[in-house]
Amino acid sequence: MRTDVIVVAAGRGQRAGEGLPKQFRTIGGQTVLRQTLQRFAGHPGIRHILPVIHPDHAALCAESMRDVRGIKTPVTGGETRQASVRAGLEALAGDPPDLVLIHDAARPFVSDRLIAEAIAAARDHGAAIPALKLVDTIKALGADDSLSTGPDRDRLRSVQTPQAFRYALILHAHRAAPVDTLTDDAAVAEAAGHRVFAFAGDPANIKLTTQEDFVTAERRAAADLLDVRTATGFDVHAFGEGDHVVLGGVKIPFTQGLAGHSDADVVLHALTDALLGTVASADIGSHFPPSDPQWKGASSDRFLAHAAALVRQAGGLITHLDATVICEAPKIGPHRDAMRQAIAEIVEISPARVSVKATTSERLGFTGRGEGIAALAAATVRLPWLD
Ligand SMILES: Nc1ccn([C@@H]2O[C@H](COP(=O)(O)OP(=O)(O)OP(=O)(O)O)[C@@H](O)[C@H]2O)c(=O)n1
Ligand SMILES: C[C@](O)(CO)[C@H](O)COP(=O)(O)O
Repeated sequence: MRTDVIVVAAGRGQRAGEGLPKQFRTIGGQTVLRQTLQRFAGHPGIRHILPVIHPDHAALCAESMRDVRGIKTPVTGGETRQASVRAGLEALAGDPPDLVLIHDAARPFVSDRLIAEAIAAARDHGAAIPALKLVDTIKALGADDSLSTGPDRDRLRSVQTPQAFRYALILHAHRAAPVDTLTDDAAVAEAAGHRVFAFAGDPANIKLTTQEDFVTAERRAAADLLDVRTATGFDVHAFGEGDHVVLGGVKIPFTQGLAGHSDADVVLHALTDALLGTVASADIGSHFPPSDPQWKGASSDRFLAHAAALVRQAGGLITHLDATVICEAPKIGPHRDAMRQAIAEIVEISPARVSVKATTSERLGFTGRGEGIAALAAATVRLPWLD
């Protein structure tokens, strides 16, 4: 069944305190919204992901959506969560899904298990939400601030998102809602006369609401991105005709050029292979075959940017890139910082995370004889542990 997810991200996050709305704050080096979107993008049961945002945050949202699979153009939300969900539902009407999940951007720890159960429960029941048993004794607060014994906790549940529905059911329920201040979509479905069923929630699927939640989330995000991978790359190009070489994205005047199908930037090629290695995605030749005329003379920025995008699509963070250039000439030192800057811009990380080194081979071998330039590279990334 076609299943789309609406991620509501149009709130102001006032309870979380100063600064950016909470969905655009970072935890573990990535925005909360991006982490939430990635959770759904990585799930095979999801067709499209529709973010609902405040128009002031279009640029922030674009940044968080970059390279996320299956994303639709965001729509503008409303004054309340309910109004934002309604805007999302209406936006899906042109190409309606069979099922829709509705999820808070502020819940970045939603698991594959929860997404799968939400889809199955919506298919089976039409309206279903994740619910947790309460672990504490519940008391009711009186007008004079005294406490009295509250309702039987065995009959109570705290509920989460993703809340899951047949699309037509929840769209009509939202259209018929008597008020627009209901705090979840189960309440909207209930108001329209539907029975809403529960499936097991997940205590780890917290909604980031207060500053304390961010402290917990930071610890959790660090633990989630624990698949640290390093991979290497190597490339060689022979000298040929020309008056410059391109190394690390920088044009360096020289007495010869480098021969190759593209611009023969050995440094970017070695870095591309290193990044592809971290996500086990073959090598530069498989992605950009030298036999393909479209890559003739191509700037190698494109190859490296593509590899970086594949890492991001896998939910990864590029934490370090290291390249060593092996040649007798030209001198690399004077261009080192420009190369670091160029590489950082292509991969979209800080130059502080990019290292460029150079060595000669003591006049030994093909580099020593001045026949060409070689480059070695290593890339380190942090990925979610998915096995
Ligand atoms: N008008 C609104 C209000 C809330 N939300 C979204 O609904 C989710 C759950 O709401 P909540 O945690 O209450 O977020 P905020 O309204 O942003 O927080 P606060 O009440 O602290 O301002 C969040 O992902 C939030 O961005 C929304 O899309 N549109
Ligand atoms: C939808 C929800 O996340 C379920 O727990 C919640 O109701 C929305 O957050 P709010 O803080 O109650 O607005």
